[in-house]
Amino acid sequence: MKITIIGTGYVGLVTGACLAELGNDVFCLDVDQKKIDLLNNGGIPIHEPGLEEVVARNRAAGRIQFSTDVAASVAHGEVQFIAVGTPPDEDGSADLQYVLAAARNIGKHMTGFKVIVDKSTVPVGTGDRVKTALREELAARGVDAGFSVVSNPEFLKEGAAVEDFMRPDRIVIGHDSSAEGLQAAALMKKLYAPFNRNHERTFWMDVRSAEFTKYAANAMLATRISFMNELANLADRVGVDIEAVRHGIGSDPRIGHSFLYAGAGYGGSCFPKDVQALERTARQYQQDLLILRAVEAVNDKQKLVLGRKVVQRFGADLAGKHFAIWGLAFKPNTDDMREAPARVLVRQLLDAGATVAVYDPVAMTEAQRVLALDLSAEELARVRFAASAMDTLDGAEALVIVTEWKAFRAPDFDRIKAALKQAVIFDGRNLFEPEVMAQAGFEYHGIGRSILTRS
Ligand SMILES: NC(=O)c1ccc[n+]([C@@H]2O[C@H](COP(=O)([O-])OP(=O)(O)OC[C@H]3O[C@@H](n4cnc5c(N)ncnc54)[C@H](O)[C@@H]3O)[C@@H](O)[C@H]2O)c1
Ligand SMILES: O=c1ccn([C@@H]2O[C@H](COP(=O)(O)OP(=O)(O)O[C@H]3O[C@H](CO)[C@@H](O)[C@H](O)[C@H]3O)[C@@H](O)[C@H]2O)c(=O)[nH]1
Repeated sequence: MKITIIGTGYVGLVTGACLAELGNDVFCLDVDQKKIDLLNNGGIPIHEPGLEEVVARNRAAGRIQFSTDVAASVAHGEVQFIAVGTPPDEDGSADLQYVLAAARNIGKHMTGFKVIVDKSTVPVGTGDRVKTALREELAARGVDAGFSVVSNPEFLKEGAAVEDFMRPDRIVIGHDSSAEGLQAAALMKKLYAPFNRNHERTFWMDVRSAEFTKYAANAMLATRISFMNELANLADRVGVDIEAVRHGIGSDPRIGHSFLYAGAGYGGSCFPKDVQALERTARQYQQDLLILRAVEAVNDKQKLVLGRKVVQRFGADLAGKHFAIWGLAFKPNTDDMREAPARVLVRQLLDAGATVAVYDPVAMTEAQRVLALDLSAEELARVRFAASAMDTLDGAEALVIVTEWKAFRAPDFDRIKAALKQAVIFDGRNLFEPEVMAQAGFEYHGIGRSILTRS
């Protein structure tokens, strides 16, 4: 099938590459000339396991092309995926300017039937706005071409995007019941057939319900995390091990084990913005989503917990004190630092007067870019970008772990102890067992595990 993907970011590039891998003829459009040049020269703008190989294989086979040529992109695909960003507007609602610009571009150039697929995460009612934008552009040109707008939200996780796309646990498709809507549904069925031959994992619904399903999924996951983080903070006070509790409740199949990890707070480009956007949607309909407001507030507080633990241990004035930080990306296997808890921790420690040495296995370049935006020149001068995890440690009072990279899970504890000024570890992801750490001679501070730290 001939497919156009508008927006060549995390979602667009992964969608395009994976659909090409299945034999489709894919045209990827972006407004960012640098990104397109990089892709055309064999580069990949993001760190995503397995993606480079899939893109290279399909470029070589001529099944995927990258361009900024809007007219050619519209002419190419009978299916046009919109996968552009929907960042938070000033009031937290989703900014739809890129989605609507993409829709208008399609309307400006299309001459025959097209299926327009909203893959971006968009609020309820966006399908109608996309339809209106298309109709207006067609009317302005006096062109009578049929189309249908479908909602097909994406559920991939960064760091496992190719795997998630290739083995989806569900495919949600929202369409209407007009003749064009049914024609669009038939095309989507054909396109997704290789992922689930009997369509057992495809959920068909109306467009608005599909749009809402995406926000409901992210809001539910974010709620679980904030719930566990709040309980972990209580566990710290009442002498309970949150890890034992996690196992204890996760074994109930109604609860399940996933997404119950207390930690340094959730970050990334999705949960924070999508929780906010759903709250704003509710407000537009005069409803106050109390739970989601709490989920957001708990997460904002949780990002401060690691820094607070450091201050409690070393005092409010950290001038002259140095700390090692492992993990900067918002989660492992990505270089994405959008809303990363590490940014909050760095700010807290610098505000208290400390100096820091930071390391991440893949996000160092992104960290330099992002921290240069977050910090003043004086503050940035107190950050050392280390060459390795071990390189952060010399002269540090303590090690603070923010992201659970595999490479941090079995470090050389003797070397760590020898390099640190004091054998103190703050573990924002509960990577280690407190008893083992105590035996190894460390003062260990996890999240929600103080009973074990004290004993
Ligand atoms: N990142 C994720 O893990 C993820 C997962 C599921 C859903 N989503 C959703 O998917 C959407 C895209 O997210 P992303 O992380 O891929 O964003 P991104 O910022 O990585 O990429 C968006 C791309 O769209 C391009 N673009 C903007 N306007 C354009 C236009 N008019 N024409 C062509 N290209 C244009 C930008 O230059 C950019 O390259 C968002 O709505 C997001 O919420 C993201
Ligand atoms: O038990 C957990 C699980 C995750 N996290 C944190 O939650 C954030 C988000 O993690 P994850 O969901 O794995 O990454 P994303 O790539 O942001 O993916 C989410 O957001 C995407 C964009 O909408 C969706 O497509 C995915 O289904 C959804 O999981 C990260 O900071 C994690 O550290 C926790 O603190 N505890």
